[in-house]
Amino acid sequence: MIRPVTNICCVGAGYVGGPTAAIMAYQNPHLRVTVVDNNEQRIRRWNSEHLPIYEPGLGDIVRIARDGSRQFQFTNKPIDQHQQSTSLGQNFLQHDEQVTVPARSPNLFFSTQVGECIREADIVLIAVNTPSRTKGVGAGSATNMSSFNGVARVVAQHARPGAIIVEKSTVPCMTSKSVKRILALYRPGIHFEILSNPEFLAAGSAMKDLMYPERVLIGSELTPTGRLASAALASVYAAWVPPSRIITVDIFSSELVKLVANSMLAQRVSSINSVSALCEKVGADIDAVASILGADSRIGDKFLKAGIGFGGSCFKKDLLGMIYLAETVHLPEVAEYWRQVIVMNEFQRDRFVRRVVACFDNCLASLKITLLGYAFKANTSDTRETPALGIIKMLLHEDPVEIAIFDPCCNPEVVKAEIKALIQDEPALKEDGGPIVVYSDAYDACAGSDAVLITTDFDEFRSTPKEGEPTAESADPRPFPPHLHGPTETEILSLHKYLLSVPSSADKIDDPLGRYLPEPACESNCPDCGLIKTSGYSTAGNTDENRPKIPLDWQRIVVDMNPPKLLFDGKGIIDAEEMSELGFQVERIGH
Ligand SMILES: NC(=O)c1ccc[n+]([C@@H]2O[C@H](COP(=O)([O-])OP(=O)(O)OC[C@H]3O[C@@H](n4cnc5c(N)ncnc54)[C@H](O)[C@@H]3O)[C@@H](O)[C@H]2O)c1
Ligand SMILES: O=c1ccn([C@@H]2O[C@H](COP(=O)(O)OP(=O)(O)O[C@H]3O[C@H](CO)[C@@H](O)[C@H](O)[C@H]3O)[C@@H](O)[C@H]2O)c(=O)[nH]1
Repeated sequence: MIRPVTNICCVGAGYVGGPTAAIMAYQNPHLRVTVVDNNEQRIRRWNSEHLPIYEPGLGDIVRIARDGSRQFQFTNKPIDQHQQSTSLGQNFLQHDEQVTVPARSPNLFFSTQVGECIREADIVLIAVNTPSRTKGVGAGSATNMSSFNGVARVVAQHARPGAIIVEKSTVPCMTSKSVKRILALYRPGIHFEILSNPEFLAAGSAMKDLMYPERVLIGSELTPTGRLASAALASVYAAWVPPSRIITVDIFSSELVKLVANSMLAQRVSSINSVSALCEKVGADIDAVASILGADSRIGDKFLKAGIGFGGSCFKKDLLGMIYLAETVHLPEVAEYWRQVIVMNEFQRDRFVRRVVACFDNCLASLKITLLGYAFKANTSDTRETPALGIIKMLLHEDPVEIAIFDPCCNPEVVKAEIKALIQDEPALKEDGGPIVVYSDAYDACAGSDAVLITTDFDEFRSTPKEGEPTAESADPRPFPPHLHGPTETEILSLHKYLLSVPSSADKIDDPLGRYLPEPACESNCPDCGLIKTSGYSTAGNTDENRPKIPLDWQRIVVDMNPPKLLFDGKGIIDAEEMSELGFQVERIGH
């Protein structure tokens, strides 16, 4: 029997578990949502003002769902109309234009009490890490399921009969079969429904992806109880996702499609990167080629940006998961096909470094090379599988006198610790006798440099501001249509975002609607407060998302560089002509 959903437990408080649970709680104030993790430090951070990960918009959601909110009022009239009516000296506001939103209680909790919270849940989401195996059977390609299976065993021991168990992590196809086996082993005779509900959010846009998903996928057994379980999970999403975007399917298809989606996205990046190599040989222009390709609606214009190759925690491991699956079901040609996507990715990154080295007649000795960007993509401090690290490793072999790194989002201390942990076969950091210096200022990082390499597509590095697509924030979302229960949480959030972007509400800084309650206070010896005091950064990086993104002053950079003042754009974000006029020798991928 499937119970009505009142309590959700999400195991894994990482990049997926934290934001997903936060949105579920935010959009369903009547549900109790608890995120559990065995990493005490992570949970302490989620319960404080120092969130462990940086995602634009995450703080706004956590503050309401975790801390609750005050009752507040707003005028259901766009600012222009409101201003017009008051400037005419008349108050045109009608009674029904004043909207009162009642206070809400906290319904998002973070805890280390894994078993206890699982026991109370109607739905248990498993959102733990599933990296590639580094040893044992399938090392190098199979998925390391130790965390996932470990949690499945804990769930099996504690879940209440009838609880719905959801694979939120990206898992190999047919994992639901082994979860079933684990459940049967620990709780023989008790029926649990297992669902697959893969996550498609991308780093840097996670909150937008979760708020406005293109699709929510739910895989279940196609039995009556399987369908009931699927409907129960769908009811949680239905609080904010239109029904047409909630897709239900059989469970193996759902598990497989997540791997295929990432593999196909990665394949597109490798395809355009292979074309960029051709462009460089024949003298064609990759930007023109990509834009013409993108104008064909059958091809589409997304994911056609050539660069230094894809990074991030998902693409490579999910491709490897596809490859391993194909090998285990004896389809070596299929495995080889997908393996080429990874081969091309590595070729592209290596090619980039070789071209830098060639610009200096194959000798970097006595030179200073600067990398702008360490995170694997813009708007994140996530550095997992970042292409920058592979570039640094290759540059180390060329013995430059300094490899300088600057990233506008990552905490320099965290970058240093990571480099120390990941590069062990030779001295890397300056303090260990190596050439790497991590800076907290872009101009210091570039001063006296012979070559500046753009390795992450941060807006701050663009020579001309990115053409803004109209965002949800750029227009006043009011008036909201009348709803029986007042404005929806999505509407309130869009108003909050809009008001943040309006200069007149700047005095209210992060809370233009006046709905926030105080955040939990830190202990006097809070290590994260200490880190901010000493370095200006939190562990999750430069997390003040409302800080203005000040574009780099490239003129200031060029005067402080050594000839040939090489600027190598690895992400296709600068205007080459403009930069050449400033005095840079410009090199670009695909040109
Ligand atoms: N990061 C992304 O952008 C993204 C997007 C879509 C899907 N995914 C998938 O989601 C899953 C989670 O990824 P992530 O990036 O959130 O990982 P993560 O490493 O950020 O978080 C995983 C969390 O699980 C916790 N954990 C591990 N074992 C545990 C256990 N036995 N008990 C309790 N907690 C445990 C860890 O402490 C960690 O906090 C992966 O399968 C990944 O492939 C990730
Ligand atoms: O045209 C492009 C697009 C992307 N990239 C690179 O590809 C990588 C991945 O980018 P992106 O997909 O935007 O970020 P991820 O956070 O890795 O998100 C992917 O991986 C997640 C984890 O599974 C999925 O949920 C998302 O749907 C999927 O987009 C980054 O290094 C990008 O710089 C390019 O080089 N060119």
